Amino acid sequence: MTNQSVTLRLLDKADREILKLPRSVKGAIYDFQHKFKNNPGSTGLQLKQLKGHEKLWSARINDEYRALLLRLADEDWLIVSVKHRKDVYEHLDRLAYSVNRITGGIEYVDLQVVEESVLAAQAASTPPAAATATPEPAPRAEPAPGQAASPAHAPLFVAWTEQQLTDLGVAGPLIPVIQALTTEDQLLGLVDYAPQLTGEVLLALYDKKSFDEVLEQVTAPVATPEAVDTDDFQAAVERPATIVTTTDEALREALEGEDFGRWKVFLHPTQAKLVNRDYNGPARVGGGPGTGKTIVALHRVKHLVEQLPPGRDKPVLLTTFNKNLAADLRSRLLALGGEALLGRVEISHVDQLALRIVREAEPGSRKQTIDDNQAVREWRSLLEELDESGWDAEFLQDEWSQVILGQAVASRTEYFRARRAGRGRTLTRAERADIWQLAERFTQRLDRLGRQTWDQVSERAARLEMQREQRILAIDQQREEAGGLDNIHLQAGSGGWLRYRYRHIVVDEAQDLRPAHWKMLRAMTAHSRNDLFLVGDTHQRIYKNQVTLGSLGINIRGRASKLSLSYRTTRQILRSALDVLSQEKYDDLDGNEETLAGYRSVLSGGEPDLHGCTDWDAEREAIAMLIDSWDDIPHEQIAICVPTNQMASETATTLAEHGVRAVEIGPDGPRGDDGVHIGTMFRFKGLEYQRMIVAGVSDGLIPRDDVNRRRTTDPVRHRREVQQARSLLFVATTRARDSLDIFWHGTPSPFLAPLVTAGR
Ligand SMILES: Nc1ncnc2c1ncn2[C@@H]1O[C@H](COP(=O)(O)OP(=O)(O)OP(=O)(O)O)[C@@H](O)[C@H]1O
Repeated sequence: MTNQSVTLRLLDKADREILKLPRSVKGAIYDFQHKFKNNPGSTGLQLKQLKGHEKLWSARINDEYRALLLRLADEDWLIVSVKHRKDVYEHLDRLAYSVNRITGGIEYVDLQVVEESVLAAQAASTPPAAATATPEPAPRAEPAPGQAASPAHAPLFVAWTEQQLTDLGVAGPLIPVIQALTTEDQLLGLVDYAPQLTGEVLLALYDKKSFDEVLEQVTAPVATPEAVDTDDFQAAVERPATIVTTTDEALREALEGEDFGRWKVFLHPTQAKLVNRDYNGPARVGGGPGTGKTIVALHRVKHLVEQLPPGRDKPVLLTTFNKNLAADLRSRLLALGGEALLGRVEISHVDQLALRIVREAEPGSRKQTIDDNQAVREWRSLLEELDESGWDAEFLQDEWSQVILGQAVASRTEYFRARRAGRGRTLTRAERADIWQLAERFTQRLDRLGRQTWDQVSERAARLEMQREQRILAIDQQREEAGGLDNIHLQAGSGGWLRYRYRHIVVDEAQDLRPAHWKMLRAMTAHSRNDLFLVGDTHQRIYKNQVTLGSLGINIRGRASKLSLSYRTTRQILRSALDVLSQEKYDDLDGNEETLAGYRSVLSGGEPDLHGCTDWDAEREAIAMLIDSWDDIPHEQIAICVPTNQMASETATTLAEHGVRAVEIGPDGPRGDDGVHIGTMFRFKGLEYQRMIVAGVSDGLIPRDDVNRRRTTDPVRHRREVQQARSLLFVATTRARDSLDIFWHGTPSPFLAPLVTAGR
């Protein structure tokens, strides 16, 4: 054996075995992999083929432990397991490895371990022989709803034939074990151990999905399009379905301890496909909360940077909705690829980017930029000054930002003709004239005060960038006409260089960007391969910015995909969160409908706890008591989400009375680390916590009473605001990793009806 270019990889799940080992053994594994790559044949490693196995070998890690490796090709090895020496040679016939016919990925199972750990719970009540007994042929193809959750001791998967399970991609060697499972605990034990797809399929069936639904939602997205040669392990290891890590760096990552960031090294096959695909234009990734959209965005950035020619510039833009999220992206990108990766990427949130563009064009201007709430207050002051009581300040702010600014309406005549789709009440010509005049006064007032809104900034930035693009295109055309075809653009008149600002743009939290942001981003990169990559979930849209990307020059048709496996939330929490959304309809950012069909989790935990209280004081006391009872949970892993700022402050005061420190989450994120995080629902975008408390979920607070009052006066706005309120609650509930507690006082919010009825 040569000592040149030996590839050593680690199969996912093997890393979990490694994590459970004592620290000293982990260190030994790290040394082992170095030695192995240097020379697998060195005597100290005692590399030997296992009896009866064509591809399986063992090698010495230290006196006690052995690595089990699949030899994929001469110099290509895959660690599939790390075992104690005494357990390796005893049951060699129980070790199984194969290439899955559906996914084309490599799967490894140790039936001895599965039966000992998974079916052990059954031993007391069921003869162990059942574990390997050939299952009875299933009487029919599909179970009636509810049948999967069988009574105690009846096999859980009796309704599906071996063929059906195989067609869904379940690992063949595990089928006899699966058909012997009788309890949920056993199933969860198996899911933890089994190859990824097997676990997902079994839980989906158990959660009462039909065969066809599982085939479509779980199996098809990871099925390989080409015919699978089940003997070709080298081809198999390259497929996304084989979840492996290769490099030193990644292996070290995987060896580094409990919370080691599996996201950096083991992508789900559906995630990996999206990260590495070559797109002939803008692409969009949707998917429910916690499905790893941000993780995909980060890996996508890394992938794009890896394709760049060497350089010191930053041709990739990674952008998101606000400062806090941008800071989080920066630290995660640093964790993923270090300074070298960060050095090629510009990370800014969209408003910051827009402000920079505007300041670049108006270097002298130092206007103060105000948010929507401040803008509404300015409208109120204007209306008071004018003694004008016929208009509502919020309505005017929306009309101005969404219709006048949103459509770049430049004159009164244009405003008379402007489309007001989705704005609710219709306006007469006289009313439009009135609003136009007020809008003019409003902008003059802002100018006079040296203020501007974020809407104005993004509109201005979009206009500037679009003009810039026009200049680039004009120069391009001149060059082409002159016969020169390089892609560097000479800025007309100035003698400087003018080119597109970025080669690739990656956007997180895409659902909340304003139309003007999209126009600006579109103009910042040429229409070319892999130009824009957007991730977002419209079910989590918590602002008013609904867009149709196609109409903004961003054509994602045929390049939209969806992630559906939650890595954050348990099945129980996910189910309750989906109940909150009810039958509400959501768009796909491009004028069509998007659903969360297939959204699922393989994590399991308790059902969310519901707590009805008599009044707000009692609710806060109950929250404080609950937190007191969690004495083993670090406080920064606990968050409380409430409907208003005042409720956030009051909750913090109550906690302080109980000796619990609270940290408020401001617009720029948590103001400190040390304490329970408290914030309004708007603040929780993109965050996650081990224990989540959503409080004040009372009728009249969620949605607010004033939203309810609009049911008859302005039904369109009412609908939109109810949807937004549902999304806020959906976002809040899906921040939970392990547990969710929902509190209310008085009557619970109508959004909780399905949970309360189901007794969840
Ligand atoms: N392949 C993976 N392996 C391990 N963990 C993962 C993987 N993908 C995502 N995660 C974890 O799942 C959690 C959610 O991921 P992420 O924040 O990317 O989801 P998201 O879809 O952007 O969520 P949201 O829409 O709620 O913002 C994170 O803790 C992340 O580290």
